[in-house]
Amino acid sequence: MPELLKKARDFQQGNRRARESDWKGKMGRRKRYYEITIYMEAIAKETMRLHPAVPMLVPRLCKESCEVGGYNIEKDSRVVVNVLAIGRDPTVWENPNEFDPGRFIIKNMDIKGLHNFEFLPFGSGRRMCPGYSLGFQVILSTLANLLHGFSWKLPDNIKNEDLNMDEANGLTIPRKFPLIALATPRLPIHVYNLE
Ligand code: HEM
Repeated sequence: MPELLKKARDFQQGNRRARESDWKGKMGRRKRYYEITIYMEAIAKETMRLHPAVPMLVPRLCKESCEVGGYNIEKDSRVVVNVLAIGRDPTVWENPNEFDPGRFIIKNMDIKGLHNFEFLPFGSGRRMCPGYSLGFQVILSTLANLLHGFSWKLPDNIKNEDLNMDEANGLTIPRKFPLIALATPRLPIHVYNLE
């Protein structure tokens, strides 16, 4: 019997020893990779909960009269969904103004706007963001590269608690005050040579 097939059969039959010696090393590395990925995703989600890029989504026109949260909404009303307020709603989120990525590890919430209506960074329904998957992956890879390549700190005259995270108004919300952070390379210098 070819070696691989034997391993597969051992694996399937629950042969613990064969499984452990063959897979332990690989799974250890993979597990660590998954842990880091899951935490990075949690950081990205928590950032989008507190600071959604599109705070009011795209306006909708109500197709039929309905009642939402005790309010009557007439047919043909224009409706805006305030995801910024939903993301900070104290009846839904514990300590809503606190930046705590751990909440997305304790409770897995997806970004697809299908199940978790308390968290809609890419909207929901037929007009939700078609680029949500690409957008989310770009956030993750950008963040990963910035953390891998540099150590970050605030300038000495700004303390963590003084960092102003206020937003400006707009269809999309930029920071009200620019972020000033000091980046120190943490990899061998030739890695940064772009020529
Ligand atoms: C992190 C990145 C992104 C965020 C946070 C984001 C967020 C959003 C949000 C909240 C909406 C409104 C959805 C709604 O009203 O239900 C939207 C719409 C849209 N997004 Fe994105 N987006 C991102 C990246 C992208 C990318 C990469 C693309 C294209 C490749 C894209 C294309 C669009 C388009 C075409 C719409 C309008 C959809 C429609 O009205 O039918 N977005 N986006």
